[in-house]
Amino acid sequence: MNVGLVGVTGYSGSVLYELLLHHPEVDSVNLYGHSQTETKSLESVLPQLRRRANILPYDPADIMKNNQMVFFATSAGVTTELAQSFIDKDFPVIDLAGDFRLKSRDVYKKWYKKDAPEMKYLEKSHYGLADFTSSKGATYVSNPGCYATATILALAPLVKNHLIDPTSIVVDAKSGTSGAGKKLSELTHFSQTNENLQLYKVNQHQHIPEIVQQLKIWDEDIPYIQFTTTLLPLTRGIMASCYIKAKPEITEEDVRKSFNQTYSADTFVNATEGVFPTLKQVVGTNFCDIGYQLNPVTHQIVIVSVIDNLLKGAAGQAIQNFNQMFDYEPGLGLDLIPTLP
Ligand SMILES: NC(=O)C1=CN([C@@H]2O[C@H](COP(=O)(O)OP(=O)(O)OC[C@H]3O[C@@H](n4cnc5c(N)ncnc54)[C@H](OP(=O)(O)O)[C@@H]3O)[C@@H](O)[C@H]2O)C=CC1
Ligand SMILES: CC(=O)N[C@@H](CCC(=O)OP(=O)(O)O)C(=O)O
Repeated sequence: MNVGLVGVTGYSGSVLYELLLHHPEVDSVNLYGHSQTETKSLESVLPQLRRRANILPYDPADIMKNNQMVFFATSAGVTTELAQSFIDKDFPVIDLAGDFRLKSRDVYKKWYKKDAPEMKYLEKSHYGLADFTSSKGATYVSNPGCYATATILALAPLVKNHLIDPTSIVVDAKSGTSGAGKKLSELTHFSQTNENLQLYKVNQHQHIPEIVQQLKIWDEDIPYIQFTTTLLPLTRGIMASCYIKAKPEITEEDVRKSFNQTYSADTFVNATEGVFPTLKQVVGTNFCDIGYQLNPVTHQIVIVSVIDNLLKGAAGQAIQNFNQMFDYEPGLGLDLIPTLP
């Protein structure tokens, strides 16, 4: 099939382009930019890809005519406007941005400081948490956020099985700088990030409502989470360390069972008791590796999950959703090994 991609010049867009070029069901990837008139050669903006291709003018009618679906890997707020013509025609879209993830317009405005898409468009969006929902039959798939993916996958077994005190969830999440995209900022400036650790958006991170929205679907008693984000002096990778109070009667066996039942058949999520994962074992792949342990002294459960923010946290999960949407094998195009050594 032919697929369209808007945003190839961004970090997640370029990673997605590479995955699509190697996807066995994709015949051609057509690239689209901002301009409505100008065609640019890909080599002129991303010579390191060593590919002859053009970035075509942005024209929704042309995109729908020449492709069976389109991916948007554009900055926050862009698809709120650009997606409308596709949704009006029920043309399949997978959107990597946060615009359509939150079901409440007020909550979106509060956390993203932007106006949300109109309700009639928002209602068509399916939140594509690929390891728990299926995008089959959906026309607008909103791909989850990177921190949200790492955190929700870590918490899912305990929350779904009601094993924890719902007010006790504390998450200390850390990300490499590519999570911030390619634009320059003081926070991600080399001299500021290198050999440094910086907390940012404390209690204000836009993934807090996204995580709570999903956890509430599994346990409506979860009122909030305590969530902090730290910038790591690395390019890729997210580690989310979660600390939660187990309900008094919960045993190690209950915790183990919940993780085994949830993930034993999952292609991309691996959970192991007492073995805590490192970033390097997942960077370059679509895996989420999780380690967990109930501390018998404090009765706290510690869970650590790691992902590659640009793969499982963005382009890789988008391919999982693409495979579901078109009924392809779940792992198609995602046979990746970590960057070694
Ligand atoms: N980086 C990450 O780890 C993750 C990112 N995301 C989300 O994915 C999206 C892309 O992120 P990321 O790759 O980091 O961002 P980047 O800032 O690296 O890239 C943004 C891309 O969007 C394009 N763009 C911006 N405005 C428009 C427009 N009006 N029309 C067409 N194209 C436009 C840019 O084009 P140009 O180069 O011409 O400016 C660029 O290609 C964001 O919404 C982000 O929140 C989600 C999960 C993880
Ligand atoms: C390191 C870094 O800055 N990471 C970004 C990742 C969020 C992101 O990509 O968010 P949306 O998809 O929800 O817009 C952040 O913390 O905001």
